[in-house]
Amino acid sequence: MSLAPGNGPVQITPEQLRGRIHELAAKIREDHQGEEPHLICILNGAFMFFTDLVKALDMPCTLDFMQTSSYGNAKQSSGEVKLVKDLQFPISGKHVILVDDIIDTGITMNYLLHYLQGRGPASLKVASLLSKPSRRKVEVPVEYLGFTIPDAFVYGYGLDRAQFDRNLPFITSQGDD
Ligand SMILES: O=P(O)(O)OC[C@H]1O[C@H](OP(=O)(O)OP(=O)(O)O)[C@H](O)[C@@H]1O
Ligand SMILES: Nc1nc2[nH]cnc2c(=O)[nH]1
Repeated sequence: MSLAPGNGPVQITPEQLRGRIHELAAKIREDHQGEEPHLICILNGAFMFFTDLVKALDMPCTLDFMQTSSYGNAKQSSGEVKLVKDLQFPISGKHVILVDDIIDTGITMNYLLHYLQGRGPASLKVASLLSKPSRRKVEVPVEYLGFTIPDAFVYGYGLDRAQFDRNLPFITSQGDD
């Protein structure tokens, strides 16, 4: 699903978020019949998407949390991913879904996929609410994608603007300078 393909501001309403997240949950459920997927939230930005996704999932699953940082308060990636918090539980033999809010350069998700592949998951997939393909520096596979957006700095619904605005119930790029 592609949004705001022109030069206008990106606006994704609570209703659009809810609808798309229910579609993603249905697809995850369909792809994991007879399995108990292990969903990993990539903090901080993914916290709201993760919460709504797992509430909509309606199947047995387990959860864990990791934290990475590469932007700090900046609007450009430092290019270096800091692992702030590692997983609590082993993933060996599990059907793992990494859940993030946005894939921009792809550097964070590429780092995580390489880091976790070595721990022997039965499968390792990616769910991301947003993707900015025009900014990609490293290609990463995204099995469950909410919205493709143009190259604009977005915030709200978990994503920050210098750590503020994560609590907005919608995503926007309006008013950004
Ligand atoms: O594809 P990339 O260019 O690597 O960007 C994507 C990453 O950037 C953001 O994290 P950030 O490092 O800003 O930490 P945060 O989630 O705590 O805001 C976002 O949550 C992704 O994890
Ligand atoms: N808040 C925010 N964080 C990001 N991390 C990578 N891209 C973005 C973005 O557009 N907005």
